[in-house]
Amino acid sequence: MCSRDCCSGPGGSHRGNTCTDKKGAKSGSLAGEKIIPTPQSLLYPYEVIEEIADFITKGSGMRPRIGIICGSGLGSLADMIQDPKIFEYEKIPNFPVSTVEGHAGRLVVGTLEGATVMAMQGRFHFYEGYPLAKCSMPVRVMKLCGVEYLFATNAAGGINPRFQVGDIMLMHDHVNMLGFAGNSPLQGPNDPRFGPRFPALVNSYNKDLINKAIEIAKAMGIESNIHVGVYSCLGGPNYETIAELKALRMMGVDAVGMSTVHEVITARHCDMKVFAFSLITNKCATEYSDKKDEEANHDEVMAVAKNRQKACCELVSRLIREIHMASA
Ligand SMILES: O=P(O)(O)O[C@H]1O[C@H](CO)[C@@H](O)[C@H]1O
Ligand code: HPA
Repeated sequence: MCSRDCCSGPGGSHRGNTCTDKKGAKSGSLAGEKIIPTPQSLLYPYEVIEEIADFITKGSGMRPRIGIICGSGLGSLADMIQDPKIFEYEKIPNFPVSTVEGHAGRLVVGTLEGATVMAMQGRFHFYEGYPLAKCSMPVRVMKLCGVEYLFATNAAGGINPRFQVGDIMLMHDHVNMLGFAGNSPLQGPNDPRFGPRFPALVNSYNKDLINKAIEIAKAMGIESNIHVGVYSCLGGPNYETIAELKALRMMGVDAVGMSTVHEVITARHCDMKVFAFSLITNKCATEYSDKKDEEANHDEVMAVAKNRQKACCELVSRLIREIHMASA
């Protein structure tokens, strides 16, 4: 495994003086001390994304319209897909592999409520060692497959004291902490075939879809478990300190996680409509305490996601049905 920027993390390796990714593509040299960094946006040029998209559309015989990214423990969203064509990440050319528990590592293409969809059952996180451009590369693959709508889901810690474990927060905005630190999936030369050099991110989260989701939640009788709020992505993999959580709360953040924001940035850059929600899997303590049960842990995150998967699945499938009916 390569831990350096030259071959972009897990899956890459060094053979002799040469740095090689898992498909054998040479992407840098270890000769002498000179390592030329690859700007993030050049890791996956348009043509490579196009090749991956062709592999998916030809292999599935479909051009999906809606893309779904399953959050930790929310892989069952992809299990709803009918007549699924399944692509293991390892078998997709130039695709990274999933390394986190609760992220199966496969792309599922098929239909859901009549709409053509593709779902990532397993996403890529920055803390796995992948640069952000690689984490969100599949969003561009979705775009070139024909996807117009991105549904991004995640497990998150609730910072807003009104949030309870098991609640769902519809994202209407985000605070990009990795961006504050100068990291972006769009870093490096811009390819205008994807989108503009300086994309605007106000109104990134589609208001119509948020309103429809609220109506659906009412019809499901779960409106008291639904909130609209602000998500923030930190780099992880450690959970946050109390001081960090206090600071995030003061900044207006309602829920915190380690994903989604770079995917949304990539989706908005290529003009996809975005719907995203956080399943609140734990309440974040914002006061100092010795209580062990107030510490976040991934087992709890997974257990809560499993418990609430039915509600999440229903919300997603009903919303997809509305999108499909509106365009039928
Ligand atoms: O954001 P998703 O992938 O749902 O996962 C969340 O859960 C993990 C921590 O328990 C982190 O990866 C965090 O980002
Ligand atoms: N913090 C960061 N990421 C998370 C959390 C959390 O409390 N819960 C689930 N993912």
